[in-house]
Amino acid sequence: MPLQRFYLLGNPATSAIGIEVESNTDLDGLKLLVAAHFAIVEPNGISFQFEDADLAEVQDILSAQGLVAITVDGHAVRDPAGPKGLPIVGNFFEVYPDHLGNHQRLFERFGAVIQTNNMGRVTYHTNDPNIAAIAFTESDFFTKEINKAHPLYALKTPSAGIFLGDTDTPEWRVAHKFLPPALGPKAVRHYAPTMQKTVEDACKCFDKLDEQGEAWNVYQYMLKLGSQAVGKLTLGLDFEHFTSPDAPVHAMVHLIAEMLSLNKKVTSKGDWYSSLPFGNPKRLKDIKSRIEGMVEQSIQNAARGGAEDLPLQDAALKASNMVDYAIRATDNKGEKLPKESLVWALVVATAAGFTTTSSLLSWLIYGLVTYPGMQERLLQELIDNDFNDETQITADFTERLIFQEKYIKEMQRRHNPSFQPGRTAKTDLVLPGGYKIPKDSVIIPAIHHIHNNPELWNNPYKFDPDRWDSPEVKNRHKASYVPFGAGSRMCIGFNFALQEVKVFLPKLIYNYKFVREGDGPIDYDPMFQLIRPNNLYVRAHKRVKWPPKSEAAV
Ligand code: HEM
Repeated sequence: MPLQRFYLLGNPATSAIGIEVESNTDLDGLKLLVAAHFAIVEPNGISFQFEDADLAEVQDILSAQGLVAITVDGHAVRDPAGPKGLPIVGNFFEVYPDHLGNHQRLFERFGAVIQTNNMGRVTYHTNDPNIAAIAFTESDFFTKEINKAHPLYALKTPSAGIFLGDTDTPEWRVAHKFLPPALGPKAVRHYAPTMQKTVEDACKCFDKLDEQGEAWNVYQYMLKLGSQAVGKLTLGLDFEHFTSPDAPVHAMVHLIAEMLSLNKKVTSKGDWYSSLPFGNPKRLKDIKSRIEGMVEQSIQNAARGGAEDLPLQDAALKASNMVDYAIRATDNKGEKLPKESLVWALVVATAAGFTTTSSLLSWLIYGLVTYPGMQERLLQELIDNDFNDETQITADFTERLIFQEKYIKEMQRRHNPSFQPGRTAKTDLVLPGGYKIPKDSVIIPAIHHIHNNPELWNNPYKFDPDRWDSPEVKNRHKASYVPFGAGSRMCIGFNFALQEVKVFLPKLIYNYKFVREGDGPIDYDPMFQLIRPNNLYVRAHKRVKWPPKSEAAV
């Protein structure tokens, strides 16, 4: 069998290795073989060179009298570039406080994969959908493994399985078997009436605020609204957020929000910081144990009801909330979600559920008061579909709201709450473009920067729901729009989230005309795990008049 020596152009020639090639191997076969030896993720991008000449025939490659160089997508392999950085802090001050704007600047300067060092923690980010899709796929190259370089490291909770645990664990497998059925499209449909009741209660408070002529902070009230719905439907808890306009935010919600904020603070400062036995790292640990105690209490309360066990899918359709589901659902072997997983899986579902939806709801209101014509078009669509105070909002009804659908999609493109899902390299590997990523390093498909990448989206900074009708958007790369992540670790709550906003929005839009209070720039908190508008205030004026049906709908 002929033996040829190859090396990656860009690496020293001394790194060359000999590969035996069967004599009948064709060019594609040779690329596959070479890709396997050098952990090149996409074999199609491989080309061969000898003494600066390109070789396209297997025979020429095998008969070259010396080392054959490999290029990837026409490039020598290279470390992803990034700013030089300062001693100790690295790029911290170049990334924060505006990590969205600054990462954008770094992508424009350094290309599709960038490298930053924040106080000793090296992270790779990409705004390329092809590379994002590779990272999101659980494979021989990448997995979700929350190691020290991962943005969720300070929150890692193996027993949760989902979100805060590694993929390659029994805990993830069991939680991933039990929880998704409770959040599937059919299951969440039966939550619609509770969602509607929640927003109706909230409207009573918005009415009072309007009567008092008061403006309100959008995120604070959307936090109350999002968590009220999620608390009911995951833990069976009534947080009593709308008993009056100034009802306090429940302690559980405060603690979860603080946990996420502390996590971002702790993980953005390097490994040494997270192991400090005082200050923020200590408070983070204390908060986690208080939350655990509260959820255990809800589980005990739900278990007192003593309802029958049911197979997964039936339980999903009958359970009154996710605690009720999780303690009743049995798999085909009659087994249940183990106790050790139950508490943290539910904490995670609750936290993941309300922090994200409350941010999205806030951006949806931001859009109403910022982008001209949106409120009017959304309201007109409701009128044209005979919406009124009595309408029971079902999935069948929301499916008819085509413009609302595009409005939500465009909002998740332009202002998605989640921005940094991380995936860990299982080996030293070479990505498309020739980017070298070392084993155990973390790459982040940077959702905001993929969604606002001018190479993928025409005029990306323009908020334009109608772009979703255009052929470019319809035929886009599958990973150019990933508000809920992708692959086996993508969001399991996306049906719930989308249904929730689709039930809430019609009620809010039909009842109120939203007007912004103040006109300064909108800030987001760079030290929070999610992107949310912090300082957005609105007045919600109760509507007393509605437009007539449009001619096309009559
Ligand atoms: C606008 C709303 C939401 C957004 C933008 C969002 C976004 C995401 C993203 C990007 C991930 C992937 C994280 C990763 O790759 O590491 C994720 C995972 C997850 N989400 Fe959501 N999410 C939302 C709502 C919800 C809701 C309502 C729930 C539950 C009720 C939920 C539960 C989860 C869980 C449990 C995971 C982890 C899945 C796993 O580890 O396998 N999410 N979400």
